[in-house]
Amino acid sequence: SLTLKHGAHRLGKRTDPMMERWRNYGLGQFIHWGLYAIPGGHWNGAYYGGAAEWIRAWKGMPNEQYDNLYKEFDPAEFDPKAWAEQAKDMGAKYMIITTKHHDGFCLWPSEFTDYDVTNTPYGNDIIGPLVEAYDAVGIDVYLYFSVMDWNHPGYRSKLETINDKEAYEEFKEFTRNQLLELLERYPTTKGLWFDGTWDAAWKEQADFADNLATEMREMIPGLIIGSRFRPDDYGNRHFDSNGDLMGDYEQGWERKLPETYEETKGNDWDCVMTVPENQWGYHSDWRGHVKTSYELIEMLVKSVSLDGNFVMNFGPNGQGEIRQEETQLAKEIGEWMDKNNEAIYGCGYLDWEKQDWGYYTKDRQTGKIYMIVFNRPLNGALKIKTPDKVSLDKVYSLKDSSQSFVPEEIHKNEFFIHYPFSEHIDSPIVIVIEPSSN
Ligand SMILES: C[C@@H]1N[C@@H](C#Cc2ccccc2)[C@H](O)[C@@H]1O
Repeated sequence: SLTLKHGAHRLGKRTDPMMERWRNYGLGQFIHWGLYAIPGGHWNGAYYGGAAEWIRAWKGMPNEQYDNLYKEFDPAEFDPKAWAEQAKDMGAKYMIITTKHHDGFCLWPSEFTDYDVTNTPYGNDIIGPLVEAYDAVGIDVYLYFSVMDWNHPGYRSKLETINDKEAYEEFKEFTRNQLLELLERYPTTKGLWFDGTWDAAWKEQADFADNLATEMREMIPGLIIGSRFRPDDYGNRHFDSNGDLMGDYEQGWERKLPETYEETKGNDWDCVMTVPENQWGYHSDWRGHVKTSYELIEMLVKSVSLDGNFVMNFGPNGQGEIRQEETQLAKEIGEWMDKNNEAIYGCGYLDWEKQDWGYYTKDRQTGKIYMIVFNRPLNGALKIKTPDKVSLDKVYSLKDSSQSFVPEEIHKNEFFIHYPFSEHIDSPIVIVIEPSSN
């Protein structure tokens, strides 16, 4: 293997309490909010078909007009407590908020730029009240930060000239200043979710990024930083040039999910997911497929069954309102979580053979196993294949523990659970198995 100065500094999972807490979240909420919510995917009467938070990059949006949107930022309906309550009711255990997206607009009062909320009609800090409101309901807050910053004069996507290099040094200092400022202002934050680190210029900053990560972890011991922040000595992110994970968990699952445990390489990971195909910021006209709560619950369950967390995105509008579609989804997901979160929180991967009816999760502390059934077999027979020396002594419905099932052994270590699907069920059912080793 290569000798790397700035590769992975740890092999295997972090085992400290803050990471254990992260690993057991199950469900998170992403919030993309910023100036892009004002145009909401339209400009000068034209529809923008790209991701709403990237509208500045669209030829239909003159940069200067976008950069002046801050003069209209005045979200009269912004209600951080209501957002936090809604997330609580949905069952989210952590929330990731965009402090600064690629456009460089800061939702907090930054000493290091004028391009922030203080210079808008609204005038007040957004991040602080959100951190306070979410902390108050027991939802951990993580700060999304885009290294790529289209507003800063020193930002470069690549370093070609001496001038580029000089300008980028100022940009690096600015980036460090803003990150330390965020941790200083919001010391209860549990981690940082970095984005916009794919540029060639950033990939040359292995030493700077490594030192900055160390400095941030010294400011908040236990701080959780994913694999999307640092480049290694050769510019590789997520996995270093020896194939080892950099950072505390893998951040590669953006709008996609692993199919198998092998794909996760046994690492911690999160999947961040949009409700439409590809809209993070508010777009007033969602087109194409919009995911149902059933689909989002399946993605959540699939993530937990493969030892990951699932983070559903919300894109509040320019007035600071959560849109009706997201409110409805939060309600439906919350109703399912109210009844079934025992199969999610503190649960993870079970190494039993995957079956067509759905997913297994396993409670990491109690060892209880959960069968989360999405695809009902027409004959009601749910197949289970157990490893050798594992028998199924106690099997019952999570909804009603008095509804128990006697597994029918059809082969060695192979059983049917006959579930009475006669009653109309419109949401995934959960069966609990308390296995014993004989
Ligand atoms: C978490 C998500 N990452 C951001 C992106 C992106 C992107 C999309 C296409 C090509 C390069 C980068 C999205 O704007 C959103 O913030």
